[in-house]
Amino acid sequence: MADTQSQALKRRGLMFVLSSPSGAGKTTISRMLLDADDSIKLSVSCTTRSPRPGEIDGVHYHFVSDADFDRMVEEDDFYEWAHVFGHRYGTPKGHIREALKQGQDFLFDIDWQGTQQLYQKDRQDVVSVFILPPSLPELRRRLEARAQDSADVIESRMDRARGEISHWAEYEYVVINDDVEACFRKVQEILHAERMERTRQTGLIPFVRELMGS
Ligand SMILES: Nc1ncnc2c1ncn2[C@@H]1O[C@H](COP(=O)(O)OP(=O)(O)OP(=O)(O)O)[C@@H](O)[C@H]1O
Ligand SMILES: Nc1nc2c(ncn2[C@@H]2O[C@H](COP(=O)(O)O)[C@@H](O)[C@H]2O)c(=O)[nH]1
Repeated sequence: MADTQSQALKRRGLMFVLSSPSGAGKTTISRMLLDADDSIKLSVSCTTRSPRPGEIDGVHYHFVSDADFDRMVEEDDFYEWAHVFGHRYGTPKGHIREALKQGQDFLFDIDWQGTQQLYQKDRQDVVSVFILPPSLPELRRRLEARAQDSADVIESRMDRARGEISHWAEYEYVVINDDVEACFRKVQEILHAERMERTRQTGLIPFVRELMGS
């Protein structure tokens, strides 16, 4: 049977934000979500840091120079941006606002500073999820097992982990990433439920009017 709700009713897109201390698993969960769901697109950030092995320019990040980042800031090209771990990261504006109106959902893998800026600009469109590691020793183990950062970088990310975690209560949802499959399913359930939130379903008023025969 046709699903009237998904086929006939328009809805506004949402800005689905995943944050966590570095190494807790938000990139892993983001990739699982993007693979499982064609209706959500990754907001590809700009960063001044160098690519890690396997990272592709334009897919995982837009890798830009400091001068390019400066120019984009001057030209007000960012939705939000922040200094993170000694580099700058920012969400290019692109066509996000227009696409949200058309019902496109976006996934943001950004830190707490970026989340605060999205709250200030478009609070009603943001759904925020904070991912916690099961423990700090496990967080370190994951950063080391990822084997993509130098020992110094891992140390500095561990030093900042408590500071990052201290922002957990600024998020609407909090999920502990112990088992990756279980964590992914929880995050997916949050996304599915938030898509049905009443105020996002812009087609409901005409639908209910017609349903009631007025
Ligand atoms: N539940 C889990 N159990 C064990 N390992 C995991 C789990 N979730 C993710 N990992 C692994 O931990 C490492 C860090 O994960 P990931 O790169 O997704 O973290 P991140 O939060 O995106 O970090 P960053 O902010 O630095 O990008 C990866 O090697 C990933 O495969
Ligand atoms: N405020 C923003 N934070 C961002 C953005 N893109 C990524 N990030 C965050 O930076 C750290 C480090 O990322 P890494 O890829 O170097 O490990 C992590 O917390 C990301 O979520 C952004 O556009 N804005």
